[in-house]
Amino acid sequence: MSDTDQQKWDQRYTQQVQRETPSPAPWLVEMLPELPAGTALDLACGRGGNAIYLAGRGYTVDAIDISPVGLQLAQEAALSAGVKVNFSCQDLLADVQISNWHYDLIVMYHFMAPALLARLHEALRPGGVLMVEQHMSGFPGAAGPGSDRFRIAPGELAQAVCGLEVVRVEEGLFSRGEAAPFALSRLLARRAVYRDEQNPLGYYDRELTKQKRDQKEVFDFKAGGHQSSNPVLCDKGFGDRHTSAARLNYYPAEDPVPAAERADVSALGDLALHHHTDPGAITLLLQDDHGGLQALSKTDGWINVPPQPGTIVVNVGDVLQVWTNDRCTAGVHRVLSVASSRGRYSTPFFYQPRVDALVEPWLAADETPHYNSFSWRDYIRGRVTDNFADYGESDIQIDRYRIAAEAQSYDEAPNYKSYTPQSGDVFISSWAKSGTTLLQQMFHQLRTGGDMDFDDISRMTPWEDTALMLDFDMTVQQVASPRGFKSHRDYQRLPPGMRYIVSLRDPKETYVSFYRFMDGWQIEPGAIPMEDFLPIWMSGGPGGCDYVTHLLSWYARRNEADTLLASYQWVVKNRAEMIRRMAELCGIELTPELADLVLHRTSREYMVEHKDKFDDAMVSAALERKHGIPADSDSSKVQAQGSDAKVLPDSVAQAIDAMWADQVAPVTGHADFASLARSIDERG
Ligand SMILES: O=C(O)CCC(=O)C(=O)O
Ligand SMILES: [Fe+2]
Repeated sequence: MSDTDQQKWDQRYTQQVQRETPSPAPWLVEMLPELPAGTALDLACGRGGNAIYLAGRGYTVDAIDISPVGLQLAQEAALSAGVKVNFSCQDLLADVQISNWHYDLIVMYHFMAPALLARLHEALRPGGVLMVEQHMSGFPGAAGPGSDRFRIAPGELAQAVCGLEVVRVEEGLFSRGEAAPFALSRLLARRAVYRDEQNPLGYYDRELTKQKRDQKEVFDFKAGGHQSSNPVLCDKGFGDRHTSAARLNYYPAEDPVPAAERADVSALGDLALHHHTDPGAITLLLQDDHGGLQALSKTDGWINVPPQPGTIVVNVGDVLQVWTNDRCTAGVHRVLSVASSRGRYSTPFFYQPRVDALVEPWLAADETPHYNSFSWRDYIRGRVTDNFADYGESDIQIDRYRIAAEAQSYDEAPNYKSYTPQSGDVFISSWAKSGTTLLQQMFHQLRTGGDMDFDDISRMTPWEDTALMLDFDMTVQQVASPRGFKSHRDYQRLPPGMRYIVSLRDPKETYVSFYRFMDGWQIEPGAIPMEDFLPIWMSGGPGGCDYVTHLLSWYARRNEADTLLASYQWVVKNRAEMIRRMAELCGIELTPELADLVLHRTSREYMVEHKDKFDDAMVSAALERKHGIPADSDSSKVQAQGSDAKVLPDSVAQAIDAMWADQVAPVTGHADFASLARSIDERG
């Protein structure tokens, strides 16, 4: 610059003999209702039209320009308009200090300063807005500066701002009644409202639940005060001073944290939202049609809570558990990671006490309290700070206040350790009732050369999605390598870069098989008729997902070298070939003796003979221990009865056909499972 810039502008202002009040930019006037109130900064304010206008609308305004003459005129105009603007003379093209700038609104009109523009996000408060208008190139004959040096190219403005969310861009010719229209590029961009320890409401994309980073973005805001005429509830806090909050959850299919920032944050966890209970009294939850919400059932492990139009999910939270002295138990829930590119949305409303509420059980006359009283402020503060940082200990949980060491659910799983990936790990990840057990046995026999010294095949090839319930250490050293794990998950929810073995089965057969498996075991015999089993089938068992999500995720990987995919039917008929392919995938040398041994030990007869080892013995024992479900009921994976799809009720068969036609056929081009299976199995 700059003396020359200054001289240029001084001269221009001196020569102008404009005496009328400088006017605000039309776009500023038009957009004002949508702009945040508070403090404003007008950069390169000139004769102060925008600054004076904003001051007249209640803003506290600072305005900067390089020209003392312009500022003098602006000051006079402000005086005659009866408003106060804090004008200052600075060269904005020099290295301006902006570290102490905190504005709700920054406007910058017709001033080219790319370096400053890229830094302005730092000068905005969370939620603050930047409004920029510049002359645009590419429209010869447009009014305004003759040289393109003072014009920005179309599309460039949105690129020039950093760290802000672009809310609106308008580009084109704008007429102000002059002979020639102006070519303008306009932009509104907002600084995200970030949550932090001091300000726990607002936007956040790096929340840690259970010390793992969730695959979601949240936006929390405080619910307004509300009146309740119920004196008890008012006293408990649901008056004006409640801390209830609404939350907007967005679960993208991708990591929500921008790639450039990931080095500084915890690694992404394997779930959209890890298991937790809500801390408050109750939660009212709206979800979109995506699905993925799961609740921990005392008897069935993780069950799906599928979205149903027009319904609200109600969660019991920790506070209600304490108030009712355990008559109501807070619901443990989680959200599976999201496969669809449009993501998933949900909106919980957390109904929470007054900030200074003392939380304690409400007792009947002869009742003893299960909890010590505690302050809601401390409890919620603990939960909130826990969401920002991994303190290396379990998230603050209500059991901390429990009086007796009453055995309570999953939090008392002292041995449980979650799976940690190691390169070379093998996942056997068929959908429920689609051949997982057979493949586990095949794999284990191959890698050990015939070890049968185990009580449960899933102790040898452990299953993360039951490990918490079983109090199982997933990191425990396995008897042979490679390490192998069971799962029913889709590919997206397994760690990448591993090896995967998946058998696919006709959905109708899985339905019948799944039903027979549960009926008489976790479900009392006949308690749920086969036609009502659809929601349970849809859950795909612990850690599972719906059939289609699983099928499509693995079908998409049919040509990947790290994935061994076959139909269950083909595996059963071609065990020798499957053993060969599995050995190859796992890097196991297959001698003829080993091939024979594994063939023998994966035969139906052999597995029926050793059926106790393939019977979910660990899950049975845990269910009996915790919930009194008799362990000796028949859960056998090696079922005596077949899984004849013909016994399916018509309504279920139709529902499955419709699902295939709607969701699978359009993606795969296969009209039915048989055709899809042939295409996979014939590839050899
Ligand atoms: O997204 C959901 O369905 C559940 C959200 C939830 O549990 C939470 O935000 O606490
Ligand atoms: Fe929740």
